[in-house]
Amino acid sequence: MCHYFIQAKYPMTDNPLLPLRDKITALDKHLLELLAQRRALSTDVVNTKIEANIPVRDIERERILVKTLIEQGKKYHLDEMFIQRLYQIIIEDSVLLQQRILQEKHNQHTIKTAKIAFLGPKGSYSHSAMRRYAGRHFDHVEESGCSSFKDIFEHVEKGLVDYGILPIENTSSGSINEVYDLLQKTDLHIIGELSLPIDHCILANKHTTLDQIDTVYSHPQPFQQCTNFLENYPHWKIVYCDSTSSAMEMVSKLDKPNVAAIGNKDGGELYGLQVLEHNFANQKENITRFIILARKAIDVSDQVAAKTTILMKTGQQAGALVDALLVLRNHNIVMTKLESRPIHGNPWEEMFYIDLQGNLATLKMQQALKELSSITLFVKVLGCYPSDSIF
Ligand SMILES: C=C(O[C@@H]1C=C(C(=O)O)C=C[C@H]1O)C(=O)O
Repeated sequence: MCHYFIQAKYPMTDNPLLPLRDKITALDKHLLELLAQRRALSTDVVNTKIEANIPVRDIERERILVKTLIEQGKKYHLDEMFIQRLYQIIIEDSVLLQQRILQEKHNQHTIKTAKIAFLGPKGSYSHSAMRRYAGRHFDHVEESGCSSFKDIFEHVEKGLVDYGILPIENTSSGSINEVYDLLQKTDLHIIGELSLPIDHCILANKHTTLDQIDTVYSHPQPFQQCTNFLENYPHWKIVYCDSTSSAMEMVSKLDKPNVAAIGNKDGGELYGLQVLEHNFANQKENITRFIILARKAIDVSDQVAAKTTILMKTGQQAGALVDALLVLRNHNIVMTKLESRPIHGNPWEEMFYIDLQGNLATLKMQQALKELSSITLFVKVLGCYPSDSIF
């Protein structure tokens, strides 16, 4: 509003904000140059770490650095939380950059262009996750939108793309069972993970108001994540689509005032839709964790925090799962997730998916897996990959 007022009142050259904005623009350019210099230093740091075999992460150094900056910031009346948040992003970028460089050296390859399959078309959450992952790992990406999770698996399996990205769990709706079930049958490997904050929006055509809506389109997942909010609109007809972006595409094409889609803001812009409501998932912190699949497993450097995901089938005798978990405890291996899924064709039998903290190549992980194999019916490693949870 203010923007229009100024423009209407003053001709462009007389705008009293201009000199101040010029100064801010110049400062921001300088800030960018400093950030680029900091990044270049992170590259030097990781090269030194590679030579000296030092872990990428140094939590104590980070703690002292941020504490000192908060103290120094007080002199300039900079808010503590502001500095904390800002440096969380800066340090995360530095750590992920170092991990990428280290992993490329460790696996002796640099991938410039990667073909990645995601649940599309463009504008879906998977598309955002894919772009974020690609931005961190590759110079260029060829995007391949698929119409189902199964289609993504097949694209990677057939070699049509290098990687596939899939959602695996969400803080509001829990595990994405279809993806777990597809993992049971594949020979693909998990080579990475990525957590993406999800802000669901009600997206509608221009001039639509909330009270005009009677039909809402989206992928089943957002509906599951927003049940509390949807209870306020019991008259809405819910229509499932292949993806949030195909839902937006549909609403845009229909161009009617009674329809809306649930999806993300950027996707909405792509399809010319406006945001009527947002941030209404059951959990305030609505985060989806994605996994990245490839035909070939990767090696994770011991200088990087790693996660290992296994698939395990126990017998039906009493205490079978407890015995398996005791093996992990005895080897001091932390389990970050345990998920059970039925086995197709074998009613009442369960398959367990387990996320473990640690590198597959370590002796303790190898020994634990060997022991697990001897007391269970089946153990398969789905992948070992750098952990994405920096903070
Ligand atoms: C840059 C370094 O690597 C990591 C990143 C840090 C940073 O960006 O400030 C600090 C400590 C490390 O976790 C370092 O070790 O100094």
